[in-house]
Amino acid sequence: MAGNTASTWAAPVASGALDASVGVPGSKSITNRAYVLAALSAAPTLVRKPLDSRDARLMLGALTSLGGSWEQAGENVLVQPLVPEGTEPGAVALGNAGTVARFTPALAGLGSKPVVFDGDEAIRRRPIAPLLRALRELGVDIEDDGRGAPPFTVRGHGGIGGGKVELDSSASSQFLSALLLAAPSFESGVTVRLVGGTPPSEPHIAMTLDLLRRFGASPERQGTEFHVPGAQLSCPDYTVEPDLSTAAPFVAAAAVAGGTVRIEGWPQRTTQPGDWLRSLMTELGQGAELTADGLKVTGTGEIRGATLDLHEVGELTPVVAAMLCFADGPSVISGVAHLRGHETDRLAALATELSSFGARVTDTEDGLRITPAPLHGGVFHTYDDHRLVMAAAVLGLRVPGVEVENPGTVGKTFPGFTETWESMLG
Ligand SMILES: O=C(O)C1=C[C@@H](OP(=O)(O)O)[C@@H](O)[C@H](O)C1
Ligand SMILES: C=C(OP(=O)(O)O)C(=O)O
Repeated sequence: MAGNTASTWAAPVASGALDASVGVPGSKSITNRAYVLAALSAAPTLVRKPLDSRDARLMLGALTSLGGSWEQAGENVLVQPLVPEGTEPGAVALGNAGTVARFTPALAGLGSKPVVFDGDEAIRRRPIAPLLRALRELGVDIEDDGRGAPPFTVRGHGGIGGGKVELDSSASSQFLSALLLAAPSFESGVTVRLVGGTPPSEPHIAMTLDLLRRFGASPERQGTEFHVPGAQLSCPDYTVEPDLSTAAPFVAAAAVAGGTVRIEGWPQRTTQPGDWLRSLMTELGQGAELTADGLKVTGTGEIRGATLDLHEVGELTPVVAAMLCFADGPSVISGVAHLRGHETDRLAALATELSSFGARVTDTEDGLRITPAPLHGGVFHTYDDHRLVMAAAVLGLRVPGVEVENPGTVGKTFPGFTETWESMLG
């Protein structure tokens, strides 16, 4: 897992219109769902083309701590079924991976030992209490210090009853995905009734249902009620799609620098939120053509200002915000209050950083107001957030002197990002 270990990275300026083909690594969200479902399966699963990054390794590490095992097979990973063993205490390292923090506690509830969950400072501030509450109601024994956040300990009693539960998943769709992914292994499956506001990131919920079906489960959804019966899972061979959210800065690059960028292997059909970038490009006045080989994005050099509700595609916000700093007029982004509980408070970070380069950017209760203005160089602080490194790279395409702090943090989802970015620019 190579990566940029320098303390800063000088984001390169595009010297002219782009003409590049880019391959991006596997989807974090699909990889980590496939690993969880593979571990819960009755037989081994060959996960093809998975992501290899900090978050993916944390997930494999978590499964190992919970009694799973896996082996690298070329660019693929063979995952063995989980065999929860023993009563000796264990530990799961969360890093700052939302998918690991939310998807694995239920798996510890299936075992018979106490497992401590903890990670980076940042994960201790990210929301998880509604999920822990729901798991307790389903029969999982969880001890915490009363804050409803890591560190916490799951004391497995050899299985989870499951059944009906209410869940407020408005702070993160991952709470709902966590219950649904583990539910086939609950004695009575699960019926989740959503309460509170609409969960963000709807495509990630659809992705959870899709992967459950691919592994042989039969999830059902009626509006805000979800049902997953207990089931024996199996999927001998599963191929991970390229990560379309990781592709976002490369798509944005065509719009910002002009020219053509082709993203290899863009799926014809997908549940990934990044697929929305195709319609965004059209809305912003760019060309986006899905071919048999991938997505061809043709930039016009002129970006239209836009009013965008990003509730369903929140993880794209940093890159979209950076791109809109080059628009021909003001833009408003809304529907993403939950980004304050992501890797960092992304709304505050984007307002501070983009403003420090000269753009007029303010954070609202649930989004950003962006008024383009002449930009200048400076240090882009990245708050240990991979997507802020990607946003900074987009800004640097047309602004000389953008120094990106701690570029290696992009290794959460794309360890080779800066190298791929530089080769796109030729
Ligand atoms: O389920 C997933 O894989 C994800 C869901 C989303 O989380 P939120 O619903 O918390 O935004 C997304 O932002 C995150 O990057 C990945
Ligand atoms: C919110 C994100 O990550 P996580 O999986 O840690 O929630 C993200 O990748 O933008």
